[in-house]
Amino acid sequence: MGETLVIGTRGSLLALRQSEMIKELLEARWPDLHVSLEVIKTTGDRILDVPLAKVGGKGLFVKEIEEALMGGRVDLAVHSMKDVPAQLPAPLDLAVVPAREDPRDVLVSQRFESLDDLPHGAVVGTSSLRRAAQLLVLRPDLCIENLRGNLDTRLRKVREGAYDAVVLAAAGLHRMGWQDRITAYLDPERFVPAIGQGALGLEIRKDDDRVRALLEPLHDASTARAVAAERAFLHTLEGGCQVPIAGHAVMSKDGVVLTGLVASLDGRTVYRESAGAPLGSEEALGNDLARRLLDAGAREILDAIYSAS
Ligand SMILES: NCc1[nH]cc(CCC(=O)O)c1CC(=O)O
Repeated sequence: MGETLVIGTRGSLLALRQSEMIKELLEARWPDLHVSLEVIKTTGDRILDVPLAKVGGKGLFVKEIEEALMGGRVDLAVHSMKDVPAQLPAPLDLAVVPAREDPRDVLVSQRFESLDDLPHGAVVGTSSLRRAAQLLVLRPDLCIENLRGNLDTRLRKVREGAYDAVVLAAAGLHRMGWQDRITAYLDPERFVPAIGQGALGLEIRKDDDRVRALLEPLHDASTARAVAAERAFLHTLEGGCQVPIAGHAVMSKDGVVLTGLVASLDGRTVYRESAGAPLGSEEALGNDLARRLLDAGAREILDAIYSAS
Protein backbone atom coordinates (compact mmCIF):
# COMPACT_ATOMS: atom_id res chain seq x y z
CA MET A 1 0.00 0.00 0.00
CA GLY A 2 1.36 3.36 -1.03
CA GLU A 3 0.47 6.82 0.14
CA THR A 4 -3.08 8.21 0.14
CA LEU A 5 -4.56 11.64 -0.39
CA VAL A 6 -8.22 12.68 -0.01
CA ILE A 7 -9.67 15.47 -2.18
CA GLY A 8 -12.70 17.34 -0.84
CA THR A 9 -14.96 18.38 -3.71
CA ARG A 10 -18.41 19.73 -4.48
CA GLY A 11 -20.74 17.20 -6.06
CA SER A 12 -21.55 19.12 -9.27
CA LEU A 13 -20.48 17.46 -12.53
CA LEU A 14 -17.95 20.22 -13.18
CA ALA A 15 -16.46 20.07 -9.66
CA LEU A 16 -16.17 16.28 -9.90
CA ARG A 17 -14.56 16.52 -13.34
CA GLN A 18 -12.02 19.05 -12.07
CA SER A 19 -11.17 16.93 -9.05
CA GLU A 20 -10.86 13.83 -11.26
CA MET A 21 -8.45 15.73 -13.52
CA ILE A 22 -6.23 16.60 -10.56
CA LYS A 23 -6.46 13.01 -9.27
CA GLU A 24 -5.34 11.69 -12.67
CA LEU A 25 -2.44 14.15 -12.90
CA LEU A 26 -1.26 13.29 -9.38
CA GLU A 27 -1.54 9.52 -9.85
CA ALA A 28 0.31 9.75 -13.17
CA ARG A 29 3.10 11.72 -11.52
CA TRP A 30 3.28 9.62 -8.32
CA PRO A 31 2.62 5.95 -9.22
CA ASP A 32 2.47 4.86 -5.56
CA LEU A 33 -0.13 7.47 -4.63
CA HIS A 34 -3.80 6.60 -4.24
CA VAL A 35 -6.16 9.60 -4.49
CA SER A 36 -9.84 9.44 -3.47
CA LEU A 37 -12.66 11.97 -3.70
CA GLU A 38 -14.92 12.97 -0.81
CA VAL A 39 -18.05 14.88 -1.89
CA ILE A 40 -19.04 17.77 0.36
CA LYS A 41 -22.23 19.79 -0.01
CA THR A 42 -21.73 23.55 0.28
CA THR A 43 -24.19 26.32 1.11
CA GLY A 44 -24.11 27.36 -2.54
CA ASP A 45 -25.19 23.84 -3.57
CA ARG A 46 -27.96 23.75 -0.98
CA ILE A 47 -29.63 27.07 -1.83
CA LEU A 48 -30.47 26.82 -5.51
CA ASP A 49 -33.58 28.96 -5.85
CA VAL A 50 -32.19 32.28 -4.61
CA PRO A 51 -29.93 34.57 -6.69
CA LEU A 52 -26.40 34.29 -5.29
CA ALA A 53 -26.26 38.04 -4.79
CA LYS A 54 -29.21 37.71 -2.39
CA VAL A 55 -27.89 34.70 -0.46
CA GLY A 56 -25.10 36.96 0.79
CA GLY A 57 -21.76 36.15 2.32
CA LYS A 58 -18.53 35.24 0.60
CA GLY A 59 -17.24 31.81 -0.27
CA LEU A 60 -20.60 30.06 -0.54
CA PHE A 61 -19.07 27.26 -2.59
CA VAL A 62 -15.96 26.74 -0.48
CA LYS A 63 -16.75 27.21 3.22
CA GLU A 64 -17.78 23.64 4.14
CA ILE A 65 -14.87 22.22 2.15
CA GLU A 66 -12.44 24.50 3.95
CA GLU A 67 -13.86 23.32 7.26
CA ALA A 68 -13.25 19.68 6.25
CA LEU A 69 -9.71 20.66 5.29
CA MET A 70 -9.03 22.40 8.60
CA GLY A 71 -10.57 19.49 10.51
CA GLY A 72 -8.27 17.02 8.73
CA ARG A 73 -11.16 15.15 7.07
CA VAL A 74 -9.67 15.90 3.63
CA ASP A 75 -6.13 16.79 2.52
CA LEU A 76 -6.81 18.91 -0.52
CA ALA A 77 -9.57 21.07 -1.95
CA VAL A 78 -9.82 21.58 -5.71
CA HIS A 79 -11.68 24.84 -6.27
CA SER A 80 -12.63 26.90 -9.27
CA MET A 81 -10.44 29.87 -8.44
CA LYS A 82 -13.24 32.28 -9.15
CA ASP A 83 -15.32 30.80 -6.31
CA VAL A 84 -12.54 31.38 -3.75
CA PRO A 85 -12.78 34.65 -1.76
CA ALA A 86 -9.75 36.95 -1.76
CA GLN A 87 -9.15 36.27 1.93
CA LEU A 88 -8.50 32.70 3.10
CA PRO A 89 -8.79 31.28 6.64
CA ALA A 90 -5.38 31.67 8.31
CA PRO A 91 -4.52 27.91 8.55
CA LEU A 92 -5.08 27.38 4.80
CA ASP A 93 -3.05 28.14 1.70
CA LEU A 94 -3.82 28.20 -2.02
CA ALA A 95 -0.54 26.41 -2.43
CA VAL A 96 -0.65 25.42 -6.07
CA VAL A 97 -2.24 26.93 -9.19
CA PRO A 98 -2.27 24.67 -12.27
CA ALA A 99 -2.17 26.05 -15.84
CA ARG A 100 -5.24 28.04 -16.72
CA GLU A 101 -7.97 26.93 -19.11
CA ASP A 102 -9.53 29.48 -21.48
CA PRO A 103 -10.53 32.43 -19.23
CA ARG A 104 -13.20 33.84 -21.57
CA ASP A 105 -16.95 33.93 -21.22
CA VAL A 106 -19.01 32.45 -24.01
CA LEU A 107 -22.51 32.88 -25.37
CA VAL A 108 -24.65 29.78 -25.75
CA SER A 109 -27.76 30.13 -27.89
CA GLN A 110 -29.93 27.74 -29.88
CA ARG A 111 -31.08 30.23 -32.51
CA PHE A 112 -28.73 33.21 -32.66
CA GLU A 113 -25.13 33.55 -33.80
CA SER A 114 -23.67 36.19 -31.48
CA LEU A 115 -24.45 38.89 -28.92
CA ASP A 116 -25.01 41.39 -31.73
CA ASP A 117 -27.34 38.98 -33.50
CA LEU A 118 -29.77 38.73 -30.54
CA PRO A 119 -33.07 40.46 -31.32
CA HIS A 120 -34.23 43.54 -29.41
CA GLY A 121 -35.39 42.58 -25.93
CA ALA A 122 -34.01 39.04 -26.11
CA VAL A 123 -34.03 37.12 -22.81
CA VAL A 124 -30.54 36.24 -21.53
CA GLY A 125 -30.16 34.05 -18.47
CA THR A 126 -27.43 34.65 -15.91
CA SER A 127 -27.24 34.98 -12.15
CA SER A 128 -23.92 36.78 -12.29
CA LEU A 129 -24.09 40.52 -11.62
CA ARG A 130 -20.84 40.89 -13.52
CA ARG A 131 -22.27 39.25 -16.62
CA ALA A 132 -25.61 41.05 -16.33
CA ALA A 133 -23.98 44.49 -16.05
CA GLN A 134 -21.61 43.88 -18.95
CA LEU A 135 -24.43 42.50 -21.12
CA LEU A 136 -26.38 45.71 -20.45
CA VAL A 137 -23.33 47.86 -21.26
CA LEU A 138 -23.19 46.30 -24.73
CA ARG A 139 -26.94 45.74 -25.21
CA PRO A 140 -29.10 47.92 -22.93
CA ASP A 141 -32.23 46.49 -24.57
CA LEU A 142 -31.65 42.91 -23.39
CA CYS A 143 -33.86 41.38 -20.75
CA ILE A 144 -31.65 39.73 -18.12
CA GLU A 145 -33.30 36.94 -16.19
CA ASN A 146 -31.94 35.14 -13.18
CA LEU A 147 -30.61 31.66 -13.93
CA ARG A 148 -28.96 29.55 -11.29
CA GLY A 149 -28.06 25.90 -11.20
CA ASN A 150 -25.13 23.83 -12.30
CA LEU A 151 -23.70 23.96 -15.80
CA ASP A 152 -25.82 21.03 -17.04
CA THR A 153 -29.02 22.65 -15.72
CA ARG A 154 -28.23 25.95 -17.42
CA LEU A 155 -27.47 24.28 -20.73
CA ARG A 156 -30.71 22.30 -20.54
CA LYS A 157 -32.75 25.45 -19.89
CA VAL A 158 -31.37 27.26 -22.94
CA ARG A 159 -31.88 24.17 -25.08
CA GLU A 160 -35.50 23.96 -23.93
CA GLY A 161 -36.00 27.57 -25.05
CA ALA A 162 -36.57 29.16 -21.64
CA TYR A 163 -33.87 31.70 -22.59
CA ASP A 164 -32.70 33.09 -25.94
CA ALA A 165 -29.12 32.81 -24.70
CA VAL A 166 -27.00 32.23 -21.62
CA VAL A 167 -23.46 33.35 -20.78
CA LEU A 168 -21.10 30.75 -19.30
CA ALA A 169 -17.39 30.27 -18.70
CA ALA A 170 -15.57 28.63 -21.61
CA ALA A 171 -13.43 26.72 -19.13
CA GLY A 172 -16.30 24.74 -17.65
CA LEU A 173 -17.62 23.72 -21.06
CA HIS A 174 -14.14 22.77 -22.29
CA ARG A 175 -13.41 20.65 -19.21
CA MET A 176 -16.73 18.83 -19.58
CA GLY A 177 -16.12 18.23 -23.30
CA TRP A 178 -19.21 20.29 -24.14
CA GLN A 179 -17.46 22.87 -26.33
CA ASP A 180 -19.80 22.08 -29.23
CA ARG A 181 -22.52 23.98 -27.34
CA ILE A 182 -20.53 27.24 -27.57
CA THR A 183 -22.07 29.78 -29.95
CA ALA A 184 -19.51 32.59 -29.62
CA TYR A 185 -16.46 33.45 -27.54
CA LEU A 186 -16.70 36.92 -25.96
CA ASP A 187 -13.61 39.08 -26.41
CA PRO A 188 -12.07 39.51 -22.92
CA GLU A 189 -11.32 43.17 -23.68
CA ARG A 190 -14.97 43.85 -24.41
CA PHE A 191 -16.47 41.46 -21.87
CA VAL A 192 -14.07 41.16 -18.96
CA PRO A 193 -13.92 37.71 -17.28
CA ALA A 194 -14.32 37.07 -13.55
CA ILE A 195 -11.31 37.21 -11.26
CA GLY A 196 -9.66 33.80 -11.50
CA GLN A 197 -11.96 32.48 -14.22
CA GLY A 198 -10.55 29.40 -15.94
CA ALA A 199 -8.02 28.75 -13.18
CA LEU A 200 -8.15 26.12 -10.45
CA GLY A 201 -6.88 26.69 -6.95
CA LEU A 202 -5.46 23.79 -4.96
CA GLU A 203 -5.97 24.56 -1.30
CA ILE A 204 -4.17 22.74 1.53
CA ARG A 205 -3.35 23.18 5.21
CA LYS A 206 -0.51 25.68 5.37
CA ASP A 207 1.64 23.36 7.51
CA ASP A 208 1.06 20.26 5.37
CA ASP A 209 4.46 19.87 3.73
CA ARG A 210 3.69 16.33 2.57
CA VAL A 211 0.75 17.37 0.37
CA ARG A 212 2.52 20.57 -0.71
CA ALA A 213 5.38 18.49 -2.11
CA LEU A 214 3.00 16.09 -3.88
CA LEU A 215 1.21 19.00 -5.63
CA GLU A 216 4.32 20.98 -6.52
CA PRO A 217 4.72 19.51 -10.09
CA LEU A 218 1.23 20.80 -11.01
CA HIS A 219 2.09 24.45 -10.33
CA ASP A 220 2.10 26.91 -13.23
CA ALA A 221 4.02 30.05 -12.30
CA SER A 222 2.57 32.17 -15.09
CA THR A 223 -1.05 31.39 -14.14
CA ALA A 224 -0.21 31.97 -10.48
CA ARG A 225 1.11 35.45 -11.30
CA ALA A 226 -1.94 36.38 -13.38
CA VAL A 227 -4.28 35.16 -10.67
CA ALA A 228 -2.28 37.00 -7.99
CA ALA A 229 -2.80 40.29 -9.86
CA GLU A 230 -6.53 39.64 -10.28
CA ARG A 231 -7.03 38.57 -6.65
CA ALA A 232 -5.13 41.57 -5.28
CA PHE A 233 -7.50 43.75 -7.33
CA LEU A 234 -10.50 41.93 -5.82
CA HIS A 235 -9.05 42.11 -2.32
CA THR A 236 -8.58 45.88 -2.42
CA LEU A 237 -12.12 46.31 -3.76
CA GLU A 238 -13.31 44.03 -0.93
CA GLY A 239 -15.59 42.34 -3.41
CA GLY A 240 -17.18 38.92 -3.35
CA CYS A 241 -18.83 37.28 -6.33
CA GLN A 242 -21.94 39.30 -5.44
CA VAL A 243 -20.80 42.56 -7.02
CA PRO A 244 -20.31 43.53 -10.67
CA ILE A 245 -16.51 43.35 -10.59
CA ALA A 246 -14.35 41.89 -13.35
CA GLY A 247 -10.61 41.47 -13.65
CA HIS A 248 -8.39 39.81 -16.18
CA ALA A 249 -4.59 39.64 -16.31
CA VAL A 250 -2.57 38.70 -19.37
CA MET A 251 1.04 37.59 -18.96
CA SER A 252 3.87 38.29 -21.37
CA LYS A 253 7.54 37.37 -21.18
CA ASP A 254 8.52 40.33 -19.04
CA GLY A 255 5.32 41.66 -17.58
CA VAL A 256 1.65 41.50 -16.77
CA VAL A 257 -1.24 43.64 -18.03
CA LEU A 258 -4.34 43.79 -15.85
CA THR A 259 -7.76 45.04 -16.94
CA GLY A 260 -10.21 45.81 -14.16
CA LEU A 261 -13.86 46.80 -14.28
CA VAL A 262 -16.53 47.89 -11.81
CA ALA A 263 -20.02 48.54 -13.19
CA SER A 264 -23.35 49.64 -11.79
CA LEU A 265 -26.00 46.92 -11.77
CA ASP A 266 -27.82 48.48 -14.74
CA GLY A 267 -24.62 48.76 -16.75
CA ARG A 268 -25.06 52.51 -17.18
CA THR A 269 -21.97 53.46 -15.22
CA VAL A 270 -18.75 51.62 -15.94
CA TYR A 271 -15.26 52.17 -14.56
CA ARG A 272 -12.64 50.23 -16.41
CA GLU A 273 -8.91 50.62 -16.74
CA SER A 274 -5.86 48.64 -17.76
CA ALA A 275 -2.34 48.90 -16.40
CA GLY A 276 0.91 47.01 -16.74
CA ALA A 277 3.76 46.08 -14.43
CA PRO A 278 6.96 44.04 -14.59
CA LEU A 279 6.98 40.41 -13.40
CA GLY A 280 7.10 40.21 -9.62
CA SER A 281 4.84 43.25 -9.06
CA GLU A 282 1.50 41.50 -9.61
CA GLU A 283 0.03 42.28 -6.20
CA ALA A 284 1.02 45.94 -6.29
CA LEU A 285 -0.49 46.17 -9.77
CA GLY A 286 -3.81 44.72 -8.62
CA ASN A 287 -3.94 46.92 -5.53
CA ASP A 288 -3.05 50.07 -7.48
CA LEU A 289 -5.58 49.43 -10.22
CA ALA A 290 -8.32 48.88 -7.62
CA ARG A 291 -7.44 52.14 -5.85
CA ARG A 292 -7.51 54.02 -9.14
CA LEU A 293 -10.98 52.70 -9.96
CA LEU A 294 -12.22 53.44 -6.43
CA ASP A 295 -10.95 57.01 -6.64
CA ALA A 296 -12.44 57.46 -10.11
CA GLY A 297 -15.92 56.72 -8.74
CA ALA A 298 -16.24 52.96 -8.31
CA ARG A 299 -16.37 53.47 -4.54
CA GLU A 300 -19.82 55.03 -4.86
CA ILE A 301 -21.13 52.08 -6.87
CA LEU A 302 -19.83 49.56 -4.35
CA ASP A 303 -21.07 51.53 -1.33
CA ALA A 304 -24.55 51.71 -2.87
CA ILE A 305 -24.60 47.95 -3.50
CA TYR A 306 -23.26 46.99 -0.07
CA SER A 307 -25.65 49.32 1.81
CA ALA A 308 -28.64 47.94 -0.12
CA SER A 309 -27.84 44.31 0.69
N1 LIG B 1 -20.09 30.15 -10.99
C1 LIG B 1 -19.88 28.73 -11.09
C2 LIG B 1 -18.62 28.41 -11.81
N2 LIG B 1 -17.44 28.39 -11.16
C3 LIG B 1 -16.47 28.13 -12.10
C4 LIG B 1 -17.08 27.97 -13.34
C5 LIG B 1 -16.41 27.72 -14.62
C6 LIG B 1 -15.01 27.19 -14.55
C7 LIG B 1 -13.95 28.21 -14.29
O1 LIG B 1 -14.17 29.44 -14.34
O2 LIG B 1 -12.82 27.76 -14.03
C8 LIG B 1 -18.45 28.12 -13.17
C9 LIG B 1 -19.49 28.01 -14.21
C10 LIG B 1 -19.67 29.23 -15.06
O3 LIG B 1 -19.45 30.36 -14.61
O4 LIG B 1 -20.09 29.08 -16.22
